[in-house]
Amino acid sequence: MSSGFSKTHVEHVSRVLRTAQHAPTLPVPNAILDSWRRSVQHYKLDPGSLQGPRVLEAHQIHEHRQRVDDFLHLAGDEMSRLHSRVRDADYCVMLTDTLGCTVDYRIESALRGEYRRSGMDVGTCWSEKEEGTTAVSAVLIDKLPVTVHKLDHFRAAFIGNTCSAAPIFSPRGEILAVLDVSSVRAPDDRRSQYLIRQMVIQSATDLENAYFMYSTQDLWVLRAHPLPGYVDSQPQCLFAWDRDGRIEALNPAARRLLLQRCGRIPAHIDEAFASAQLPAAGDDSLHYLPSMGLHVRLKMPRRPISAPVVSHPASALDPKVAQALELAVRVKDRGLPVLIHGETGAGKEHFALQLHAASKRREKPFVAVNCAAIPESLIESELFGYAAGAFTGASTKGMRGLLQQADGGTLFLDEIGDMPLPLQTRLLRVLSEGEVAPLGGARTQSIDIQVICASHRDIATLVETGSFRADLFFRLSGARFDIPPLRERKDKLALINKLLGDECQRSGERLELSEAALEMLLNYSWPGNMRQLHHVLRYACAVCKGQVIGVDDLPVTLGASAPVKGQETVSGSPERQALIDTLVRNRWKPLLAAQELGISRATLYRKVNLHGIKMPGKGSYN
Ligand SMILES: Nc1ncnc2c1ncn2[C@@H]1O[C@H](COP(=O)(O)OP(=O)(O)OP(=O)(O)O)[C@@H](O)[C@H]1O
Repeated sequence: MSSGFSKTHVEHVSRVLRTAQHAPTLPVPNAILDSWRRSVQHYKLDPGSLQGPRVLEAHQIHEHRQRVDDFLHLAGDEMSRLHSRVRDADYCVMLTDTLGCTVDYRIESALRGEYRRSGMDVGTCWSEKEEGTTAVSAVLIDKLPVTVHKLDHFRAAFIGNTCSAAPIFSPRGEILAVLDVSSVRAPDDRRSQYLIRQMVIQSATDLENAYFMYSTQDLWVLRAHPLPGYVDSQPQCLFAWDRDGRIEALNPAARRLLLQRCGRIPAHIDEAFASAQLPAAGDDSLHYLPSMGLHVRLKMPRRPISAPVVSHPASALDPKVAQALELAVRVKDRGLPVLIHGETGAGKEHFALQLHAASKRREKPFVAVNCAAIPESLIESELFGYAAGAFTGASTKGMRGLLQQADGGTLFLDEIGDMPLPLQTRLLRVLSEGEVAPLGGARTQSIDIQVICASHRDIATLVETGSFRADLFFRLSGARFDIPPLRERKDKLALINKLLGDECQRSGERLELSEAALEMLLNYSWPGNMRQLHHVLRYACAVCKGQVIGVDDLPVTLGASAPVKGQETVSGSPERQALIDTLVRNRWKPLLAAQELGISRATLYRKVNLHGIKMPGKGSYN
């Protein structure tokens, strides 16, 4: 942004503030005008300033992330889903805490540099006190969704940005986080943001509800919606109470409804539903409450089930996997590193966990690090930790890195192929010398770790192309094990039963599969592997109204594309055929197809390339 723009913006802000009282129409919404006034009068900020936002140092980002750890864990998937919908229009997704600090974000890597210069990065801080009017600061103050479009920003540094943001409330009604979608390339017309804003609001609500269900597992929960079809998948109101009937949690819509009906938030659930007949304990069928115009379903508190619905005998394991596991334990117990290879979602981390649990180090820590999921700027401090007082403002205690946390036990490095080259050098040193030096620390500490690495990519190929160090590759690959894709596993039935049992235990329900539904699951080709199976079963449990999951409770597309058992497809590869089927069904839209398969868009591209699938109008897909 040049100083010419800055001067024009100062004049614009001054003119609007000066004439606002008498102007028939305002060029900015009222809430923005109020924020501009506070920026000038309370915080004495300069609208002409071209300085970017304050950015936290790595250890501070880590501390901010730790405070919302539970929530971050849950938010990751939804952020990726939202990003997959807006990335083609050059938007990034940011999540901030209640201080306005960006604790997580998603961005196309090609845009990273340009967006970072405009302040969109992990660690950036967006309080009104420091940055004036921004979407995040406006949400934190007004507690409402907002779009802050270009010239709405108070400081000239941000007038190229367009940001839509929405609050996420905790089950107790306080703001928990802010979800934001931003771009520096948005069209000038404000109306271009209507849809984006709706998408942010929907994602924020979905996250709010997911966190609600996660944190109320030990309570009674009533899900409600005016339309019966939405009660389970997108409830409008959520009410939760303890065994004495004390209301413990409400989502914003439930809070508004009770305030409207009772004039206050009642302490007891009977008071809240005075004239309405709540379902009886244990009755989880759908009910209609005419006095409230709501369809509802009651969910019981989670309770331990004495035995899983179907047990999973060890003998049911696929012989190839069982053999690999047995061998891997022997290799690991000899102190050799293990490298696991397998398609996305095939169960590499699961295998690593089983390996650790069967090894001599089973009593020691198992620390898993996904090198692809941690932002590049954080990965170094996450792995190596930092020394006390290492940076200005660093915590006086310092922070133990994941390498130190794994001392004596096993360190699982997932997606090792994504580790940046400089960090590969540091890791190699740690593994060769058995010592780790925290960032900013003068002294090294000796550590004793066994490493298990995993990748869906062939690391040997990465070595050939120069993106992975050959010496690190040799040090990490004591022995390589391949996890077969789900479609090739012989223990599909046992796995389906095991995952269904786990899902039932989690929700306190008892469900079983009809013969036809089971047949369909067994015959499907599972391009998204175990993770996709997981998603499909979770979906089926959510939509199933009785106790038996039928074909109609499975995602529609599963039946449409399931190849017949044992039948080789035209191309010879069931995965290739399943990919084509899914793409055709989704009109060759990669985003939609990836969502249906429960895999990322990048993974879909990789698979499409791998199988040499040609996209209509695009020739070979790159
Ligand atoms: N043998 C198994 N039994 C039960 N659940 C499993 C098994 N294998 C994998 N899963 C489940 O499937 C999902 C995906 O597994 P996991 O994360 O281990 O796959 P991955 O290959 O490491 O995935 P990615 O390629 O994304 O890193 C997880 O929810 C995991 O718990």
